[in-house]
Order: sequence, then structure tokens, then C-alpha cells
Amino acid sequence: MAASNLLSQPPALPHGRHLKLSSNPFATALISPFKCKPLPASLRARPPRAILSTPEPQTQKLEHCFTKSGDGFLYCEGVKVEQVMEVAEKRPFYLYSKPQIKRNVEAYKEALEGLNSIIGYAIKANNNLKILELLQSLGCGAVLVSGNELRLALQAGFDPTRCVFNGNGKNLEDLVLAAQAGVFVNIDSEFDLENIVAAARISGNKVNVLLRINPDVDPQVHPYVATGNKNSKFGIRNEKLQWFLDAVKAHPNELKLVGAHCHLGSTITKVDIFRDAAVFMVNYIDEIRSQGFEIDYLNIGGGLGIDYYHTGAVLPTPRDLIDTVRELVLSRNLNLIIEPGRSLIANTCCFVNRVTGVKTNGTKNFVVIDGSMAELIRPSLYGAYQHIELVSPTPPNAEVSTFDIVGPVCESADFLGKDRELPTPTKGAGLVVHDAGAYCMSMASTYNLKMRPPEYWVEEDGSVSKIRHGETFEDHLRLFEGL
Ligand SMILES: Cc1ncc(COP(=O)(O)O)c(C=O)c1O
Ligand SMILES: N[C@@H](CCCC[NH3+])C(=O)O
Repeated sequence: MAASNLLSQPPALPHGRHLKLSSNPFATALISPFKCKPLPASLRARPPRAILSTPEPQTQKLEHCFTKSGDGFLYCEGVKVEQVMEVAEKRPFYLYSKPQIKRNVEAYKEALEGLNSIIGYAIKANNNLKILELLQSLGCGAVLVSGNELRLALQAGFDPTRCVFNGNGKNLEDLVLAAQAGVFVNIDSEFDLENIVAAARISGNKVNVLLRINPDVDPQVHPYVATGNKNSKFGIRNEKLQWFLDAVKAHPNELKLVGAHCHLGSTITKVDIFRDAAVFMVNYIDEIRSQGFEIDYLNIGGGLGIDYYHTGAVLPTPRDLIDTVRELVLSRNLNLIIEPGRSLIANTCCFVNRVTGVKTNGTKNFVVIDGSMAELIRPSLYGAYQHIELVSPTPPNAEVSTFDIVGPVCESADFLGKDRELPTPTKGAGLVVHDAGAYCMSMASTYNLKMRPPEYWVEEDGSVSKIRHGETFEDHLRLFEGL
């Protein structure tokens, strides 16, 4: 089916198809993961720690595209953020640098030179359609976690053969869409494999699958964003690998095993962690190939962290990440898939707010702004740090104090920053939360009926364009029309 036909709703499934799945003749075989050949000893135990020498890190200070110049104003690509505030809607908004998005993609492309690779941008990080169109035009593929993300990727023009459908709870309708579109699909569990087989039959297409392996590598990040350790809900543990290989073999008309995937977690700032996982993964791939599967793809997921603290710390770059796995990939003649989200988009954006007022309660000082946890939830959800600055210079005699930066939402967890030193801002002053390009707008809600904000970007020529409308109260009322 042509990609454009897939953009609306998934095709209707035969009535009752979901319910009948477990009574299909293949289901019994598929849901018995305990009857399997034992794995070779090398895969039953944890793999040895990385055995390769680490290449000398090429780390460099990461640049920020929102910077204060000598005049004390914050600029984005030469444009004063204060001036953008004058022309933008008078409400909190996200402001991106389009050139920085391009620079971030370029950094990955340069790092990947000499390898056959796919940059699968993780759409969950930021699903703005204009940004997706830009990323696909720059040659990125996409990583999807829902049927709607797949529809949006197709709408944005992504090549489905450079897209991967991930997830631990993919439903049958979405899998049918994926099978029709011809994207790679990761197998996460026994029931997932069962559903992918069913989707292949319904669509009439054989599905290119990767096994999502859980390598039990500690990514050393907040537990909520760790995904590749053994207690995680994601992926297949090594003791079950043989069952999955047998199950794939049993379905030659529905499944073609093309690779292995892992994703360790997010905000990772040590490349050794990726190397440990890659060593583990190529051992897996050796084993899978030894059983006659001709697999070509190693997908090492996303997860590279960024410089949220703006301390000037030296952090690994895309080149450091790729260099640490390059030899392993080449030694097995593999195509490499990577799935960056944060490291492609986070540093390209600020969340721009206005100060509503300043208050003191007991010993605490608060700067109250118009934005909140509804538009940007990472600090409230993970205690995440994102750098905060005023956009304009303050008078030289302005008192510097320690403030919590809070929003108007009716929750004590509604903070964007804790204990930040700032010159006392005046009412109406602009205040930005940096590095807001990833997992900020895409995680925004309408809690307290704070409608999702508009988005703008600064283009190469310094012009500013709106790239997403802000939601309105009328949009909310529309959800009830005709009921
Ligand atoms: C499977 C998968 N791939 C890629 C990503 C993107 O991760 P990051 O934004 O940290 O690069 C995620 C999110 O953690 C993920 O779950
Ligand atoms: N939402 C997380 C990242 C989750 C990554 C998805 N597996 C964050 O804001 O940092």
C-alpha cells in the first residue's frame, strides 16, 4: 500500500481478530518460552567487560546556541530572544534554532562516515511536524513507539525502510500499519512476536524484525530513564534468546530476522557504557548467525546525554560514541542503526517565559513565571536540572538571591528550577529554561487547562517563524462538540 494511504486510520481488522489470536494454531508454540534449547555458555553468563581498548576520546566542549553576549542579552543565532518575545504570542513558548538542528545532524553524519548506518531519530523526543520534515530532509530515519508516531513520520516524508517500530506494548492495529508500511519492527516479548506474526498475515507482508535484547548494562542514569538493565520492562533476556530464534524460524513466511537491538537508557554520559553493550550485542549476533540467520543490523539505540548543567564540562560527542563501537561494527560487517533523540534536539531550544512576580515565604524566595510543569515536566518528574537564565540584562545594582522558579499550577511539584541564583527579576522579565528541545513539548499536558504552547524557530537568515500553533481553550471545547 502506498505510504500516503496509511496516514489516516489503520485498516479495519476482521471482527474479533484480537480475541481469536490466542486460539490460533501457532499461538501455543509461541507462548511456551520455557521449552527451548539451552544457549551456549558464552551467552548464558554475563559477558566479559569490554575487551577492546577505548579510542582516545575526541571530546570537546559542547556549544550552546542560546548565548549571552557582552551586552547582557540572550541571543539565539544572532537574534535577541527579547525581540522574539515582542513578536511572539504573549504566552509561554518554545523557541528553536533551525541551524543548530542541522549542526547536530551533521555531527552524527560526520561521526558515522565509513559505516553503513541509519540515524533513526527518536520521535518521542520531539514530534513537531516541521522539525520532523527537516530531519527527514537531512537524511534521518525515525524511531517510533506508536501507530500515530508512524503516521506522523510518514506524513513528514520519512522513508519507512529507515524507520524502526519499538515498544513493549505495541498493539495489533499499529503493528498492521507497520507491516504495511514496511518499517523494521523490534520484537520485545513472546506476545509481541505473536502479534507481529498476526500483523504480517493480516497485511500480507513479511516483516523485517530485530530482537530487542536486554543486555543488563547499568547506564548510570536516573532509574526512570534506564531501560537496559535486567529488571527493566523492555527487551528479551539472554536466557530466552533461543526460544525467540526458534519462534522466528517457525515463521519463515511472516518474519525475517535482520538484526539485534538494544537501548540502555537516556542521558548517558560515559561512552564505555555503550561499548560494553556493543560487545555484548556482537556476541549475540555471532551466536544468532551461527544458527544460520543472515542478520545485517546492529541497533545500539539512543541515549547520549547532553550538557544540561552548562558548566563547560567535557562530555562525549556523537563522534566519541560512534568511535567506541566502530571497530566492533566493522569487524562483523554490520550496518549500524542508532536512535538518538535528546542529543539531536535538546540543545536546540529554550522554553521562554515571563515573570509574573517575585515573592518570599518564610526563608524561601520564589520567582513565579507563566510557564509551568504542564508545559515542561522534566524537573518535576525526574528532579531534572535544566539551566535557567533571564533574557535581558538587569540593573547593575539588582540584588542576587536564591530562588525557586515556579509556575502557576496547583501542585507543589510545579517547579522549573530549585535554588537558582538570579538577579531579582522585574515583573514581565523574560526567563528561559535551556535545553528544552527534547522530552519537553512532547511531554506537555493541559493540566489546569494550561493549553500547550506555540513553537517558533529562528532560521538561518535570522527570521523567526511559527512552527506550531499554541492550543487554545476553543481546541479544548472542540473535544466535546456533538456529544
Ligand atoms: C528504544 C529507544 N530508542 C531511542 C530512544 C532515544 O533516547 P535518547 O533521547 O536518550 O537518545 C529511547 C528513549 O530513551 C528509546 O526508548
Ligand atoms: N522522558 C525522559 C526520557 C525518556 C526516554 C525514553 N525512553 C526525559 O525527559 O529525560
